[in-house]
Amino acid sequence: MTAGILTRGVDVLSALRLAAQAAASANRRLAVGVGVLAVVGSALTVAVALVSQEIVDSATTGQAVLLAAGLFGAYAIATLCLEWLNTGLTTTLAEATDHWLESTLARCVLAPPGLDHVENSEYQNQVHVLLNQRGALGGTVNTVVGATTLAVRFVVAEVLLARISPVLLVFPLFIVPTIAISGRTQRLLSRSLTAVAERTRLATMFFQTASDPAAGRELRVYGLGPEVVRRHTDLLLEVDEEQWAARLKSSLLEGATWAFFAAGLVGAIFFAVHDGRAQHSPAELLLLFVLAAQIAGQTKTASFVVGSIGRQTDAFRRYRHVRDVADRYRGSSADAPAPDRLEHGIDLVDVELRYAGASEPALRGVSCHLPAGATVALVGPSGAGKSSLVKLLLGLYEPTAGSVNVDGVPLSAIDHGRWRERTAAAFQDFTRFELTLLESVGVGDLPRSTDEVAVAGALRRAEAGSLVQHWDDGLQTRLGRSHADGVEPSEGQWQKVAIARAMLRDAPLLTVLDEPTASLDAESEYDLFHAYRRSARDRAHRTGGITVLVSHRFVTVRDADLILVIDGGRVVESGTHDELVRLGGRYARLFETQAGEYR
Ligand SMILES: Nc1ncnc2c1ncn2[C@@H]1O[C@H](COP(=O)(O)OP(=O)(O)OP(=O)(O)O)[C@@H](O)[C@H]1O
Repeated sequence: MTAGILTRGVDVLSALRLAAQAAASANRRLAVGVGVLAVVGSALTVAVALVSQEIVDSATTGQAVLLAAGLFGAYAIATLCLEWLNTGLTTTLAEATDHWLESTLARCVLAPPGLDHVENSEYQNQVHVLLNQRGALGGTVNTVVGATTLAVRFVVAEVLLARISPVLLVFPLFIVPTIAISGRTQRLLSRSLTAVAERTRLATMFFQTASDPAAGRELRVYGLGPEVVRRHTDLLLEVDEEQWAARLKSSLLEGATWAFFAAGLVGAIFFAVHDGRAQHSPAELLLLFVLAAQIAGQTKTASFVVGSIGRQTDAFRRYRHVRDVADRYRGSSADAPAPDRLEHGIDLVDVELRYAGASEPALRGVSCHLPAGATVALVGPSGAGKSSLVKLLLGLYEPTAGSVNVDGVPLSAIDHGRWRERTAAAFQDFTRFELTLLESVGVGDLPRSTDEVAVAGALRRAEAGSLVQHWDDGLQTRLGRSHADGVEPSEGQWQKVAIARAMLRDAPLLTVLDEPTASLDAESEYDLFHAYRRSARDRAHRTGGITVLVSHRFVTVRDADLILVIDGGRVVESGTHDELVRLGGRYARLFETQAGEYR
């Protein structure tokens, strides 16, 4: 129990420290301004409290009524101005902090070189909840300022009450359960938020599907609109029901503590007023009721503040988790340079890859040699493990057993950034970067993203040079509907832009084309692969770079220097086309069947 309270205390403190760091990083001057205002606000509260009883006394005895009225007026104006300024500054700072945290979050998600964290649904749940809690993260600044001012006001009110009657010092005791329960109910709500995260994420996916133009076609063709809406609604109803139960429990708990507080407050006032040993002046009695009302209000605010701190601590805990995943990578000791040119090639030694939570490995016992300068084809049926092998070669995953060696050096020892600079890839589910044509290809080699000559060369190598003439604005054409004056490329045009991106680097050691042409017919895919092979030969000559072509069609990659047939997560055959045909095994049979289909 004590350990639990201590842990929560440490959590709250570290959340507050993170919030302060975030606010200072987002806008240091504004953060200082907000801090100064909080101090001034508190000082004003203390000042007015110190003179309040004297002012009330003067007013009730008829002395210095004008002075009293003047002081109250000045206090009211100063408080209003301060409140107005405070609201403006804290809101601006909260927004700046919120934006800073969002950028930091994006940096953290992108920091690890691998994909295992983003393909992990537990991690995705954390990020999803965190994104919905963005406001809470930024709002921590307001909470801290509010809590500080509140604490000062509360202490001042207590001191004044004690001067009227020491009995009133018991007030804080009645407040403790109210405050304590706020933290507890907050944890209850946070647990229910985590429990429903998977379902809210699914509901968001259904909503995005409903508004996605590509999905829109199938939704309409199959008349799936109502079904998508039904599933989306059902999920949200389930979420609401589960959260409603948590909210009801919280409200009942809070209601009980409020009843306790109200009874305590009334009891304490009753004893103070009927304390036979003391005679209270009308000013004291007036002050007593004013302060008691203030304390009731402050307690309400305090329980809200504690609830906010609970929400924010919860959000910061998730934020820390995401940051820790990024930091784990930053602590990586992989610092070997990537070779200037490949002399020997890439070796996979008894490699296994098992995805987190998967019962079976996607790859097992894979040992093969990809010679420097070669064009290597990976073929095999759907789900065979081709893309998984490519992810290992690109360093997007680390093998769960065995190793991938680049010219004899384990890939895991090579600095990730340096390996990235020497790799390029186009995937079947390529990204549509809605930029200019120049940039959309240029991001394939960021330092040359605006180099028109280099980009035009990459487009030519991707057999996509005609795209420049196709649109009036040439390389400056804006691609995609995000731009009011943008053009919408066809599927095939987007595909060629993605392939050109993979062709931009000058001296890649590894270029992967993982079925980016899958939507083409087999012969067109063959023609393209044939053309890419020619430009691959030129790069291979300069750097010993390897080009990996992935396809589930055996006929399109027959020219490759080496063909690896993958099935069930293993390399089941390997060799050149002629060797594999002579072998008369699986490749030979499937090649014959597929060639017959395309004849
Ligand atoms: N991120 C992942 N998490 C869990 N399992 C995965 C993941 N990615 C792939 N798999 C599983 O690993 C196996 C191999 O998948 P992979 O994508 O490598 O096959 P593939 O040969 O490229 O298939 P295709 O030709 O259909 O693209 C499949 O059983 C797949 O379900």
